[in-house]
Amino acid sequence: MSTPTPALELQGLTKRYGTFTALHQMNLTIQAGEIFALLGPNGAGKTTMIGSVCGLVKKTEGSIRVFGQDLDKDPVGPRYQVGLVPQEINFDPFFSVAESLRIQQGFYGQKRDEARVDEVLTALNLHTKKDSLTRALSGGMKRRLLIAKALVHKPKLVFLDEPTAGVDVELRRDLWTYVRKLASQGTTIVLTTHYLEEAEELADRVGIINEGKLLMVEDKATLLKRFGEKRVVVTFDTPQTTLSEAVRRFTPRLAEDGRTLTYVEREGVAPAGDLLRVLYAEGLPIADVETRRSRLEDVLLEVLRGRPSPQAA
Ligand SMILES: Nc1ncnc2c1ncn2[C@@H]1O[C@H](COP(=O)(O)OP(=O)(O)OP(=O)(O)O)[C@@H](O)[C@H]1O
Repeated sequence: MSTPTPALELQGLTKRYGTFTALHQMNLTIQAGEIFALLGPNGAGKTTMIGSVCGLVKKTEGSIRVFGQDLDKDPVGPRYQVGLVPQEINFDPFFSVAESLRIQQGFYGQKRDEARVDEVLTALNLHTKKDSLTRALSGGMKRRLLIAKALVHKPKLVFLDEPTAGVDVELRRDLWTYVRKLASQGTTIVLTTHYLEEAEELADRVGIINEGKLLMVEDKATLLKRFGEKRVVVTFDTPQTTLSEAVRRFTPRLAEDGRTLTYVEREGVAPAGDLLRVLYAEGLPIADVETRRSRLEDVLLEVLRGRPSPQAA
């Protein structure tokens, strides 16, 4: 059986600015139809990677294949299949919203497709502004148009670089819905975001990058399971001074004031329910039980701090 052609393959992708290495030997394969989130702190190299694929940054070394086509051999053709929502707003203020989308279709060598213009404007809740000049849009509306522009030529691979930075909750929700729809239709999405709930909501896989190096690529669910933890905090009605041998076996942490007991449930340790059963059986005066699961944000911080994988350890 033949394997499907990946949407994007980076091999040894490196970008140097003088002596500074912004991207170091990046290897990454993204399958068609995936939603991939690239996460990392400011200056990690995310935009440099995206710019290299989209032709805005000239790579120093390595290869880039878009749907199997090497950009060194054909720097133009494969890029017709790519859409980019850049971080910065960059359209001509003297065109109307619809005109700027039609121009974009032409720029990508497509016939005018008014139905598609209407579809993206509706999906991004911008239809009422179809004939407004772009300079008359609010900041959030400009960002909606930026997204519409990146999608109007029906790209098969879309880069969303911080698409919802500084926008309202409504656009965020509209965009998430639309991104899911596009992915379900086979569009590949590469997303960077500092808004980790966005990656948690949308991504199938997550890559973590820092100082130009890709530290980890993992299925989102696996990443949360491997690095994540559940923290259970039990509050007592009356302070406890000692714990029984049966409770201590779980190595929970009793607060100095004896009021709370904290248990961290990670992969490979007893479930918190086992500890709770022992506490109840011993008749301890439990007032409250609170649980908190790690989010992608916690995981990202752990990985950036260099915590080794529990499986690798
Ligand atoms: N034209 C340039 N000349 C020199 N250095 C640059 C240039 N463009 C980017 N860099 C540097 O390359 C590094 C990576 O930048 P990049 O924009 O890729 O980061 P990023 O991960 O997208 O960050 P952010 O989350 O802040 O957008 C940074 O240290 C940046 O200062």
